[in-house]
Amino acid sequence: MCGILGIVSNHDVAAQLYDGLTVLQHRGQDAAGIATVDGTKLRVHKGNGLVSDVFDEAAMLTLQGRIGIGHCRYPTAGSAGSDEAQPFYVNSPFGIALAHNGNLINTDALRQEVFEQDRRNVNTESDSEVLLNVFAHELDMQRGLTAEAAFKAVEGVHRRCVGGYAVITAVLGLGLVAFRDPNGIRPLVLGKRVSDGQDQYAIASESVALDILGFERVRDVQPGEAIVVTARGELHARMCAAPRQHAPCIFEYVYFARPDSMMDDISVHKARMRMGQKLGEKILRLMPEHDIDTVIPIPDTSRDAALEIANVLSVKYREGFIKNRYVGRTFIMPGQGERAKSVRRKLNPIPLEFKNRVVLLVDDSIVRGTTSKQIVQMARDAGARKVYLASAAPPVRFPNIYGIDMPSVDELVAHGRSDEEVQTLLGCDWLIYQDLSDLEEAVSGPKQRIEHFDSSCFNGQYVTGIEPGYFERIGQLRSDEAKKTRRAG
Ligand SMILES: O=P(O)(O)OC[C@H]1O[C@H](OP(=O)(O)OP(=O)(O)O)[C@H](O)[C@@H]1O
Ligand SMILES: NC(=O)CC[C@H](N)C(=O)O
Ligand SMILES: [Mg+2]
Repeated sequence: MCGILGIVSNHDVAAQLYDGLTVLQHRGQDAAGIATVDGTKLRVHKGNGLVSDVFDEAAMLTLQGRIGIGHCRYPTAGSAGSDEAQPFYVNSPFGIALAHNGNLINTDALRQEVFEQDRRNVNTESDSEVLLNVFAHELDMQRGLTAEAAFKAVEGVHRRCVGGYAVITAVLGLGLVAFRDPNGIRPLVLGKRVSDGQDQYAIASESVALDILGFERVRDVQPGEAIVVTARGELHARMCAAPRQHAPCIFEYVYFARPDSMMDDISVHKARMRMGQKLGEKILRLMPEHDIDTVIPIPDTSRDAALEIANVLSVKYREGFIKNRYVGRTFIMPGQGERAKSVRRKLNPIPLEFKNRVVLLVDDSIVRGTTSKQIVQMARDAGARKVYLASAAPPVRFPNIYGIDMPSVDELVAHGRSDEEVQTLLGCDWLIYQDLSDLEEAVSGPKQRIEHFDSSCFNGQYVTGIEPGYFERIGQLRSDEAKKTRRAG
């Protein structure tokens, strides 16, 4: 789940892109990059690591220009190598840099098509580089370099690409071109500010990036829509695909997004509070005479939900685990060894909050079970009398293929297991999951404007359809085992 950001301004944008990327860092910790348009040159700097590792003063000084895009990466395709850091660049036509959040599911077929029909070379295993070449070819097929030409090119991308994609490109001689997949699986939001009497625009994965840069959130980019912001700051927008079911990824609200972001006009913070409300009510239904002394969140992401559960149950909410703020998110780390080690380094209990108590630990989701297994044991070691575990999301039983790297079902703790079996495996005294209908209601909220979600990792339904054999192929390519072998080789 990468973070992407694009800005058109009347001053140099690199410093703002840097600041914006630091608040999108939770979406990708493996690599970061910025590309700026400096007259007739595209300046690019990217590499592996956090935003603060990748850019030093010298690098920032090279990134001149009033138009630019940025990316922070959590790999879902290809390798984690620095050659697959983004933005990607092609020199023809015009010079284009691209930042992509999401995952294409027809990359193999497209790669062949791009090579054989479009006669373009793709140099890495990244799906995003394939996407860039499709866009470049489609733009090359148009006359001139106008917003109209860009819209036609995006139509071509939508015809050919399948999967989840939110994309921002910088096109030399035109400006920014951004677009969102026809199902709106991945998020993209538009912001505006007026400076020196001139309109300036930013487009980002999450509204939090707009907030800190002083842009007003105007609206979400619509599924299938493309936005062009010219170098002069003129905004053009057009639907570039026939309407399809809008199905935003529900996992954004469960885990990925920051709570202070608005996505598809829904507050992530409020969605998480409603998840807690619903789960609290379910706990009361199943265990009206519960013996829970304390509700304890597993920081960070579960806090909003945990607090609401405590309110519904009328029991104390306590921060029983302290998070080391210098350790990143464990779920998006690339290997299982690193993830497992990081949980203990990241979270440490305050024993007096556990001693002789019946505790309800709350997490936003249980995916591989890496976190919860260790946390349950830590709670026991800290003296808890009983350890219950609640997940604000339903069991994750199916792969995610649209931009979250969980393609291999064997790695999912709930795959092929009943809730009782998972409970035994995690070692807790009681395990309770949110129901999917409750989760979907919690996210769409009182307005209920979003009627469908991509909830595929919970229900196995894939809004784009799937080619036969896809899961087997992708499972082999992207399992932890396969990644380890690739790294060793
Ligand atoms: O079952 P698992 O495979 O362990 O995955 C789920 C856990 O991973 C995430 O936390 P993470 O540490 O990534 O980030 P957070 O600090 O935002 O909660 C998520 O919030 C769960 O705690
Ligand atoms: N998480 C993402 O959005 C990943 C983007 C792209 N598929 C990559 O692997 O670089
Ligand atoms: Mg967590």
